[in-house]
Amino acid sequence: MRQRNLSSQHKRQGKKPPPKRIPTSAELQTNSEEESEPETSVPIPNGDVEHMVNHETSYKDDVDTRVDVEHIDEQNLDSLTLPAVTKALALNRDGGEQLSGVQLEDLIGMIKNAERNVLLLNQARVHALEDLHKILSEKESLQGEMNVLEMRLAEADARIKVASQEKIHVELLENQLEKLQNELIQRGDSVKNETELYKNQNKISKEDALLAHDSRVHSLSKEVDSLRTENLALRNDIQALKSMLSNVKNTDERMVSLENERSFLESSLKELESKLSASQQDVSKISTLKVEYKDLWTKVENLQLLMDKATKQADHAISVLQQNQDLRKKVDKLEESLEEANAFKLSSEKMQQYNELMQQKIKLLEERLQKSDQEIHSYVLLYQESVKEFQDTLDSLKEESRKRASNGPVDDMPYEFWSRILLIIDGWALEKKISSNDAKLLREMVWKRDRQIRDAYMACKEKNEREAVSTFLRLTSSQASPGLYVVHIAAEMAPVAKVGGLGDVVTGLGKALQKKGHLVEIVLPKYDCMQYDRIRDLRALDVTVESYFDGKLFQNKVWVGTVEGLPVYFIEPHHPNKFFWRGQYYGEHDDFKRFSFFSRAALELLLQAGKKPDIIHCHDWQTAFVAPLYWDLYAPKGLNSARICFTCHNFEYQGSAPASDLASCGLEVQHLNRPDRMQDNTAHDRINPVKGAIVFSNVVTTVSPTYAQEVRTAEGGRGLHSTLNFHSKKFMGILNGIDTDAWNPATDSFLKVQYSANDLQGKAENKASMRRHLGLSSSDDQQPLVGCITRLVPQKGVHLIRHAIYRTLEMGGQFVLLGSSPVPHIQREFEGIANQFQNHDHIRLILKYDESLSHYIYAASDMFIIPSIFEPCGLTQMIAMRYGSVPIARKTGGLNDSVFDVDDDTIPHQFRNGFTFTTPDEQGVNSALERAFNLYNNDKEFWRQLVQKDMNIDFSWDSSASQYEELYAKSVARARAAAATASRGT
Ligand SMILES: Nc1ncnc2c1ncn2[C@@H]1O[C@H](COP(=O)(O)OP(=O)(O)O)[C@@H](O)[C@H]1O
Repeated sequence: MRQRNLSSQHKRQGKKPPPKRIPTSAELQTNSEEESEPETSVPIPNGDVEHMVNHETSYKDDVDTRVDVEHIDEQNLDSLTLPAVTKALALNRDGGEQLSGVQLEDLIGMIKNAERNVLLLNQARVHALEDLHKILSEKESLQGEMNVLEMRLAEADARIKVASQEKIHVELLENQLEKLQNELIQRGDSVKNETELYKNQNKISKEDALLAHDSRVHSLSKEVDSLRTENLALRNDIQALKSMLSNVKNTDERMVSLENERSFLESSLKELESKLSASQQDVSKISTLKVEYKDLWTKVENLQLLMDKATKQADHAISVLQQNQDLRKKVDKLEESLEEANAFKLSSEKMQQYNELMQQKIKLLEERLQKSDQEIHSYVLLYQESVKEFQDTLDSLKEESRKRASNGPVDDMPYEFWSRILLIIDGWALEKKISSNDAKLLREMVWKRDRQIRDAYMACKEKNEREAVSTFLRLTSSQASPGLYVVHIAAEMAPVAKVGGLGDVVTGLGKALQKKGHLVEIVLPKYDCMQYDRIRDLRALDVTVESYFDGKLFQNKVWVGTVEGLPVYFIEPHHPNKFFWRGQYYGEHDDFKRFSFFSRAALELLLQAGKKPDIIHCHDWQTAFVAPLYWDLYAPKGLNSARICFTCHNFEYQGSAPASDLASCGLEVQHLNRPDRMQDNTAHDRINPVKGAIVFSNVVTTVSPTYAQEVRTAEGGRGLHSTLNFHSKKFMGILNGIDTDAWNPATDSFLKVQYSANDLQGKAENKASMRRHLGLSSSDDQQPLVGCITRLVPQKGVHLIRHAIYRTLEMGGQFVLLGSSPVPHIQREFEGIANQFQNHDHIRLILKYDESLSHYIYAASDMFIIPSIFEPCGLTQMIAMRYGSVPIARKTGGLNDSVFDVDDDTIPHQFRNGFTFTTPDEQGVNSALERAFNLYNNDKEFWRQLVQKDMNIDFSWDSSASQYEELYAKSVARARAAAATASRGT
């Protein structure tokens, strides 16, 4: 609305702009229409008297439309500012008691203006009447003149008619005259002839002739006389005709002059007619003027009434003014104290809120404390036990070393004893049962007559050769190993075989442990759909590993290669079902078989390769079988150096199956389908691999501390909360890191331009380039771009993602979604949305897995949305921050451990890095999204700092890997202590 715009302009520009122009009647009409609309009340800024009135909008219009009297002319009569004055009066009526000094001045000024306007209106009215009279009398005289002229015109017409008749008559007479003259001439000739004839006849007879002549003369003279009279008459006639002719000529001349006069009269008639029509228009104008005048008059009357009222109110206002001034002072004082009180109230409210928050936090912390107290207590007990064990071991070692120190090398054994051991070692070396290096180390021990090798030999007397070899080899590995030997057995590894976060963890954690000096190896299935171009030096070994399945042995081809610098073993089963030749990683009807087969084959590989890992780390349900297989089958076979660590990346997926299916991989169903082992907690005829791994592993972790708490509740544990609580001593949450080499905007080759926190120009260029690439509008480079990269499964809050797309559009942003769904109806639904926005300027949905595009989107987006219903850890929020895309996330699981709201007062400033919401519904999404947009649009500097802060957060695996390292080391130490105790006991 114009009025509102004006009002906002007014707020921006400050007080009273000078009157600029007189509005047109149309505008005045508009104003008065707008006046009838409800007006918005605006906050009252401190100490600004003008703004005391709750009708700032009206007031602005009053100021704008105040009349500049000097510029009024008669043509502008219709532009008088009646609405403005009316508004002012209305203002006075409503806000009279609040009138301030300045307003009163304005009001009096306006009233004066109005009075002058009324005066001018009256003058205008008199002028208009006078004009009207003049025009009417002028019209009458013109009408008279016209009548005279018309009469004269008729007269002239009559005369012209007579003259033309006369002219015809004259012409006739002229003809007659001519005839007569001719006749006269003829007659003269005949008289001559007759005289001649007579003379001739005279010669014949004089007497007859004289007689005849006399009578003849007589008759001729008569005839001549008659002719003379006739001639005279004719002459008279001719004279009369001549005079008539001259009369006619005169008449002709008069006619010409009359015609001139007539044409002159006609032109003046035309002129008069045009004048008449003009004056008729004038008359109609006058009549409209009259109507307008009437209008104006009624308005003026109204005005008069209003003015009367206004005068009264002004009187009242003046008296109120006095009171107001007193009140003002009081109000000022009150305001001051109110401000103080408000400040106090605000701080006490904040304090109260803060206190409540703190109390909630304290309660939460107390609960956590209680839980962690319990945990600590149990750990303390465990530690006390281990310390005791250590102490015992230490004591015995001390005792032994004391003995050794006192006794030196073992010399209570004959040389034959040592030689026999030497020969055994050499035999194994020649038979390639041990490496030459190991043989060398063992020989050295024999030369030194080492007590350990003596004990080992003594311990192996009753064992077979294979067991003896591994016992001896354990001596060498414990001597030479500088760190831990960790083998990950997993179904995914980024970037070669990645479906989600699991792949990232295996590679990221592996690389971080490698950097810390540990030996790390990975065992993966050899999928047909892997990214083979990301494997270096891939080759098949010239051996096959046999593994058991469904009562038979199957050959497995073993491939090796390096991925991201890590050594990887790929197992290719030669099984008729072509387990990993399916074109996809998961989602096959026989997944249980595929992965239980793989778990066993992986352990077989470790056993047959003679590996002695300290830790075997398995992940998720696909390789959860490793834990029971290890303890039930492989430790007894000699692969007994390791401790088992199991990480569950998502308790949603537990891989449960009918109990009988477990038998395929050689595990004993009877033995394991028990409530304290692998039996599913909700369906007792099913076994649950994840539960099995929790029970059979030495260390169990999940991917964030908050998620570790959540899954111990009935709501979050997906049926495993009781198992987890029972095994809580070995269970903990460690937040994942990200692979900061792979996810590094400064070196990322997928990006158009590399960039860093100190040089954000590159980020803007990536945004522009990606918009072009996806066909999005680039018209406004400041338009916020929201990114989302995810598997489209219910866990990720798909309905909230959909809502976020539409909400972003409503708020004027752009949205890019990269994702795909294994759930057909979700995939279909998003395909529908993708089609709806196929050529849209601001929305693009790419429904596939695309590693390179994912890098591009992280770099191009300004914000990144993760509205998960639950989220064990989540990597996308961390990757997004690394690329300067501010996360908008639901407070759950790992999101709660890594995203901290910019507005959360309970979090120290330096940790606040994004926008969060608690309730997983549309309002929750809206609130966070709107706050993000608000900040992005209105505080560019704060946003830039936030982006830089996010990019500088250390999300590397370093600290997470240290926590795993500590867990591994403790577990290994406990195992060694236990082994030492056991060996002492035997
Ligand atoms: N369609 C996709 N294209 C490329 N990468 C994807 C796609 N969907 C998910 N990702 C990647 O998968 C990982 C998701 O990890 P995470 O947030 O832990 O979720 P989850 O493991 O539950 O899928 C991230 O590295 C993300 O970039």
